[in-house]
Amino acid sequence: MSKLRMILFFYFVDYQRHNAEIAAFHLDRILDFRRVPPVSGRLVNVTSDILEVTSNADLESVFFVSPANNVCFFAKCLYMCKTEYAVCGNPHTLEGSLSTFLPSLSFAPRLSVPSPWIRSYTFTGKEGWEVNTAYCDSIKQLPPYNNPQRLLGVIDMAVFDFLIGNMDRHHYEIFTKFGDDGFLLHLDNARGFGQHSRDETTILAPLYQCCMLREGTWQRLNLLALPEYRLSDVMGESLSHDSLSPILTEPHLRALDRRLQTVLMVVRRCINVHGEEAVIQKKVKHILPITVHRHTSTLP
Ligand SMILES: Nc1ncnc2c1ncn2[C@@H]1O[C@H](COP(=O)(O)OP(=O)(O)OP(=O)(O)O)[C@@H](O)[C@H]1O
Ligand SMILES: [Mn+2]
Repeated sequence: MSKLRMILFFYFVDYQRHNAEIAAFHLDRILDFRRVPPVSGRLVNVTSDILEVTSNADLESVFFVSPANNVCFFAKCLYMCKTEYAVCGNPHTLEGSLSTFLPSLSFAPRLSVPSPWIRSYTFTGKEGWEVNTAYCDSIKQLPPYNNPQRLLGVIDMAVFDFLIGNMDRHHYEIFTKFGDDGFLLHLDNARGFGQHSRDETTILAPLYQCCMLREGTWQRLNLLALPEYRLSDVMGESLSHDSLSPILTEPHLRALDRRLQTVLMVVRRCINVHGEEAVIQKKVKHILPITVHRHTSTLP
């Protein structure tokens, strides 16, 4: 397969996988990020659970019966949404993932922010991070990334995406309620867990270009590299509780251990160059303003 085909495969044709959404939720929790709303596997009857109960004409209109007599439906969107990409029951049942729906945008507003390490989605263009080795220095000057917490959130997300092999993190979302200190939501993980034999190290660009990592993340990653807490074992155990288990094949589980070693190696290299102080970022404690009560005492 040529390079071009590879890129084409990853960005435009790669299917979205329900098991990737499930596995990503479990991994995010094991990494102690807790930034993916809970996801679980479900066997859905597309006819009785969706078609027969919906009152939405748009949704009804995308259902059809395939030549093999399976009930299918496709999505309506600006691109990539055609009957060729339909999903079909067998003839009615279909495996899917169910994600906890976040509170409405009017109740809990959130922003969609383009990733500073977005990939070029054209064949001619190159993004800043791909050509400029000092890219992180310029990002650090710009709001909101001049707040280190925001940048550290982007770096955590890069570690997460590298482990699942997700090259499609074009945007991330953030609740506005928490201001600049808000956490990044890890939504839309369906393009993870594609090829277990391929490690796309450029997904780690925010980590190796900025050479910073939260101390908590560093500790957790080291813990999951110990034989008694091996990431693949903890993941396998966690995923075994899903009703669609098994969710990941053995090679995908083993790929997690291998990629974890790569992350640790990248951080160690940063530490060798810049020193631990500069790389491993300690949690900033919010110092509460202390009110000093002055007692006017009458001196003898
Ligand atoms: N658990 C959730 N609760 C509420 N809204 C969600 C949830 N997950 C995703 N969304 C919203 O649904 C929209 C589409 O989700 P998602 O990005 O997963 O789909 P997509 O088909 O991959 O879209 P895109 O092509 O833009 O990447 C997003 O705007 C996102 O904010
Ligand atoms: Mn997407």
